[in-house]
Amino acid sequence: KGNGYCSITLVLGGNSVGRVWLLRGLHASDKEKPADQMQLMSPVSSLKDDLKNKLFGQHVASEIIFKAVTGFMSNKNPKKPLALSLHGPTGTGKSFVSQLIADNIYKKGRDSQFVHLFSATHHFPHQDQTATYKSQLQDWIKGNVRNCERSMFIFDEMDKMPPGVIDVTEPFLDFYPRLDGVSFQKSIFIFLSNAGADNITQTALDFWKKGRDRKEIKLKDLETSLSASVFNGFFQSSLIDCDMLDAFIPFLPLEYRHVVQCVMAEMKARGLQPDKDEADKLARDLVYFPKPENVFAKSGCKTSGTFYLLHSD
Ligand SMILES: Nc1ncnc2c1ncn2[C@@H]1O[C@H](COP(=O)(O)OP(=O)(O)OP(=O)(O)O)[C@@H](O)[C@H]1O
Repeated sequence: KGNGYCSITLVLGGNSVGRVWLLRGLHASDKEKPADQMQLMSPVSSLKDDLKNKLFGQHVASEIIFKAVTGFMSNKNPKKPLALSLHGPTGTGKSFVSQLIADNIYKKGRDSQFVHLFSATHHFPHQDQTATYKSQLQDWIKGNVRNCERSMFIFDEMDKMPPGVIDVTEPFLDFYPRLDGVSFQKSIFIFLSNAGADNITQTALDFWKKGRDRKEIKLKDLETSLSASVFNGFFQSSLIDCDMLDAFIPFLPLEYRHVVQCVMAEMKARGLQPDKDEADKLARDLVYFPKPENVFAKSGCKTSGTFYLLHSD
């Protein structure tokens, strides 16, 4: 206190990496007030463009995310924070889209000090320290939102979180949440997990087998897959019972052509001329399933960037 840091240091014992990381969001900048870091205009058109041009093969997720985020951001006085739960196979763009959302809300985008990434296995590795973790997490969220009410929290690997820990977020996600004088109505909470991946993949495969265009897949086709994963132990959390999450968003498994798009995008991002032949070569090196059809990339686009780097080295 008094030097720009909140006094949360005391409650964060143990893992020093986690401690430094958790504190990152608690530093109140000397130069910029939180409000100065927000985009002045609403993210409507730029988010739409980013979802259309940068996120491949996820038409269902794109549509829900666009509506949810722009609706929330254009509301000057939302009744509750935005809470989104993103589900699907590995490497299909869940973390990536969270970053795109941040890029369209904060001036410093994903690097803003008000965007907080949290990884369950990294920060809460011991399943038997639930009580400590609960208290740390609650204080951490409160401290960050006290610093900036438009804070954004991204919780990765939700399915690996020690049971019950995430329930501490419940009071923050409610309608008109206010704790210890801090209001949480304008914050965004994004939960990422692989829960439901198998069911979502099965639905996408059924469409493929029937020769139907992937774009015909609608949210309602995936709802059964999602609810099975959500209610059969997803988070094992009271967030579900209490209806605190605003949307469950399915991510589809990616096909060969999407991997090629990812590699081309990666080349462009690195200031290189996108090379289709090279991208094809890299995409062909990945593993596809199920056999023998080889429809979906086993790790989505996750390794395409690394492959490219290895190659260019
Ligand atoms: N649908 C997509 N469109 C564009 N790029 C993608 C897509 N999916 C993945 N990528 C690329 O692959 C990288 C890894 O994907 P990302 O980390 O978002 O996967 P994830 O779904 O969060 O996986 P996990 O469940 O393993 O955490 C991204 O940074 C991005 O470069």
